[in-house]
Amino acid sequence: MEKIKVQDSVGAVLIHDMTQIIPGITKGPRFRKGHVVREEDIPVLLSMGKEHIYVWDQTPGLIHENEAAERLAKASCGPGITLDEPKEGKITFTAAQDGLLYVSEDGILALNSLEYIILSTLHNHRPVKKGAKIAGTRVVPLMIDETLVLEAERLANTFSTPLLEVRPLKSFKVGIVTTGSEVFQGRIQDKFGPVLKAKVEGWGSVVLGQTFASDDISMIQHSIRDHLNQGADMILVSGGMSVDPDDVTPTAIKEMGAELITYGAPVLPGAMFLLAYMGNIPILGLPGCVMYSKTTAFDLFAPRLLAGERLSRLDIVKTGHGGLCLDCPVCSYPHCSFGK
Ligand SMILES: Nc1nc2c(c(=O)[nH]1)N[C@H]1C(S)=C(S)[C@@H](COP(=O)(O)OP(=O)(O)OC[C@H]3O[C@@H](n4cnc5c(N)ncnc54)[C@H](O)[C@@H]3O)O[C@H]1N2
Ligand code: MOO
Repeated sequence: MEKIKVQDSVGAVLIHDMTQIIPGITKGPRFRKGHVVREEDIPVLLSMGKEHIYVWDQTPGLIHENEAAERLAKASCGPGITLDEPKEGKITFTAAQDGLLYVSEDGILALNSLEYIILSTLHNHRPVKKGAKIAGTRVVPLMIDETLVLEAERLANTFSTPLLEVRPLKSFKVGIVTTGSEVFQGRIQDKFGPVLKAKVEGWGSVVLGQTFASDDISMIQHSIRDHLNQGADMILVSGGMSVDPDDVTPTAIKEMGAELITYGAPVLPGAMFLLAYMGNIPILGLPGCVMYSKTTAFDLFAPRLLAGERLSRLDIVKTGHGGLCLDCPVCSYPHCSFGK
């Protein structure tokens, strides 16, 4: 690349977007790549601190920042994502649909470990709405050695899943079993059902039905079997999850032959969360806090099941880092550290 003085640049073609920042007013490309410099642009360029501009001079082996960003974006982008045009050398990734963001943490690390490659994302498993910004990519220099981009493309291909993907939540038929003799016998009104129904429907699934069981192992098991027979894709069992002698929900689930993945999750609130499977059907044991707190372990794990994941114990225990809810007066989840 050759540089020429701005005062001598009338008629020259800009080879990159030129950013103007006026604090509190604007930040963006004042002149776009391809713009032909006019006489009246000279004072503006000088006011932006430009005394020289580059003149296009293709050096073999180097590629332009826009092409590099386009190639990096394509290499790391999976389903459910749209890519915008390069702007100031950067490409933004946007969710093409509502869903859950999946990020390959190893993949992001591998690409960013290459010199000059930038791939910046939101956290893994974050719920996103269509149109949400989820990632951005660019390279640092204006012209970059193509071998670096080739290496990034090769690395991205070595992962079994795309580096970034937005998976839609499937619509499940959900059976609810509400335990507790105080509710079963009508001593208190059920407050769990409405909370679970609102969450399930908010995720685009439907409640197949809600049944009530006393703190009785065989009654709880019978209710779970009823939902399974009716074709439930997921079963939620509320209450009876902690340490009292009447808390028999975990025992009921374990003793009916379900494969227990975990009783306990390093998430507060929600430490008494249970996950088991009857075949492919997840059964979730939900402690009382799920009824009381706005966001709990339930909000971290249920969407992942709805996105099609079969969760392992490792998936559950990994959530300890970031598993502490700050219990803010106004909950702003997912715009916080919970579950990240
Ligand atoms: N000493 C300890 N105390 C507690 C522990 C513990 O480990 N040691 N765990 C705490 C955690 S964590 C949770 S969460 C809560 C609740 O656990 P449970 O799931 O066993 O909840 P229950 O005992 O069944 O009920 C608690 C409370 O909520 C009322 N409830 C339950 N279901 C309904 C419903 N469907 N509608 C309305 N209200 C309901 C119930 O009557 C109790 O008042 O335990 C901590 N304590
Ligand atoms: O830890 Mo409990 O299961 O928070 O509320």
